[in-house]
Amino acid sequence: MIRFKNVSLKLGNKQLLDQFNLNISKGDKVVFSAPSGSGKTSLLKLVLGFVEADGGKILFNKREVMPENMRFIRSQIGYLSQDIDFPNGRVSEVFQEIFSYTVNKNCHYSTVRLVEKLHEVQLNEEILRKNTSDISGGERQRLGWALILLLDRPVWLLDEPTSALDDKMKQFFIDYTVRSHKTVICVSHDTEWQVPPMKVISRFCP
Ligand SMILES: Nc1ncnc2c1ncn2[C@@H]1O[C@H](COP(=O)(O)OP(=O)(O)OP(=O)(O)O)[C@@H](O)[C@H]1O
Repeated sequence: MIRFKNVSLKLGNKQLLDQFNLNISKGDKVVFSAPSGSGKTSLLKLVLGFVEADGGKILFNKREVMPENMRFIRSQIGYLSQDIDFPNGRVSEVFQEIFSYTVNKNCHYSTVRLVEKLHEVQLNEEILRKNTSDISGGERQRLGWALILLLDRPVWLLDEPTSALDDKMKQFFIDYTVRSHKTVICVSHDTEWQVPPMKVISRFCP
């Protein structure tokens, strides 16, 4: 489903990847736990087309990651970034807007479904009236989870998705993810993610 084929990447003067190979099949779950600065976030950004490789190929469902395929590829991915950056505005309006995009039209979004998900991630619906700039880091992360649960896309790219959560919430999302049918690449230093069926990758360079 996602294939890195001899991928090389240099950022600044740092060679992060040198002929890197990895094959992720449908339903596979991978956790990148390599040291800080080794290129974990950059690997996710390569799949999303936010960063361009210096060599090699990245294939997503047999389509190469390149500008003409990005619309399709991104429509298949639920991305939870390290610093979830919601547009400015009331939470209810921001969600309304996200689900008005054509790409999300088949999500059957409604406020009732949003409130259900908010309860699932232990957020009170009062958050809907808050401005996205006024919510805490933990609330932001849980809102990010609510969003990718509602989007229900087949592939999840999760960048430190539990860094701002308490132990109980962290375990809830880990259990949810490992039991899901999603194809998952998770970047996390939390060792709790290193449980079957998550495949742990702790280095990218030989
Ligand atoms: N646009 C850029 N230009 C130059 N260097 C960059 C750029 N983006 C990232 N880097 C550098 O590339 C290296 C890898 O960054 P990346 O964020 O992928 O690492 P990481 O493994 O996810 O780190 P962490 O665990 O600390 O989040 C870092 O040294 C970073 O400073």
